[in-house]
Amino acid sequence: MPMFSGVETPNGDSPDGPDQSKNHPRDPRDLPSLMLSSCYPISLKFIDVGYRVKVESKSKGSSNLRRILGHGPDHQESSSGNVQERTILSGITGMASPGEILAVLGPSGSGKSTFLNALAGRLQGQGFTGTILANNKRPGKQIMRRTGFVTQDDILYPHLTVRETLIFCSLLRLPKSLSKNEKTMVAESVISELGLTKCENTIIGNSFIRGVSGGERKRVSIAHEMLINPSLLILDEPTSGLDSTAAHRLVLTLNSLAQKGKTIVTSMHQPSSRLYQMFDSVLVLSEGRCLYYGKGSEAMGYFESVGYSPSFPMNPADFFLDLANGTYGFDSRFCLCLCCLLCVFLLIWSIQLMSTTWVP
Ligand SMILES: Nc1ncnc2c1ncn2[C@@H]1O[C@H](COP(=O)(O)OP(=O)(O)OP(=O)(O)O)[C@@H](O)[C@H]1O
Repeated sequence: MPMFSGVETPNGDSPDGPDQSKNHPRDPRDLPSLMLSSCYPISLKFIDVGYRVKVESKSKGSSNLRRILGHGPDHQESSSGNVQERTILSGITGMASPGEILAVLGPSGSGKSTFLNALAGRLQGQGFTGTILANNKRPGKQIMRRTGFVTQDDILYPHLTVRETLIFCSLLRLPKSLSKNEKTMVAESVISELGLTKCENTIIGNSFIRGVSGGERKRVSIAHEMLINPSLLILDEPTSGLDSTAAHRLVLTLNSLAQKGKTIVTSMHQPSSRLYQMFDSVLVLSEGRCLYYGKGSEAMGYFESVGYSPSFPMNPADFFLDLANGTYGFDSRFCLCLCCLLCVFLLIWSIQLMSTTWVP
């Protein structure tokens, strides 16, 4: 079995050849730094990605209530409903490169999480269309093993400390070829890499038990995925619920991971302008369609070139949200309508006044 050195090729071989580890036993002290610094670069391409689901629309609104109350069998309800297809994603094309952060932006319900699931190969079934390529090939098991996915709702044991969580996880997730000591060292190294040393002995906690802060909790979730030294790290809204300083610190961490050659794809609901300028590429979604894909620094220029620009300097991410929500120019249009109405009202009122006061 090939050793898990963090420098494996996607075929599972060490670049030096599979037998090198036998000839040159590794120094365990080198292992964590080797695991975290070395990375097999993954270029991710997504071409014309689409996703459709079948939604059953029920003609009788009370059917659920009737089922709960036990009136009428289930098959009657399904026969009364008709199945409709709903497009969640459509025609999304772009790429994410090693050493870069691709930010997926868009309002709530625009399809960010669905898109990230598609990238991570988690969307199964007939509804998925399009092509996902990792280094110009369809992602195989090795690429999947090198992909870390940080979900929106992190699931962690509330009673374990940060250190216990990560050691427990590293014992479970790292290959058998590593000793218990080595796995612990990897966990310790990830703790320091993600700035969790200060809180390593604090319990995770939950809404009933006080534990680490929201930002630290997110870091633990990222650390959880960092244990396998992923080349591709996908994060679903990692900054949700964080204040702007904590969010900034977290994106700085992502930035430093990207600089080590990892490919980072992250969705974000409403990043501040400080965060926005740290994104290399941006994909703006609106109702499952791509409004913009390209360099973050060129997005405003693009929208200006097609006739959309904010009336005053504003955070690009806020502007894109306005565009995606269809509220762009709402204020000025609303004011114009109000002025017109006021003029018409004044005109009618003055005509009426003239007709009542005019005596021939
Ligand atoms: N399997 C499914 N069946 C029906 N509708 C779905 C399914 N998956 C996603 N949707 C719908 O697709 C839309 C996009 O969902 P998604 O979770 O990707 O949005 P999002 O941009 O991540 O939103 P948020 O920022 O609130 O997390 C939503 O309206 C959701 O209800």
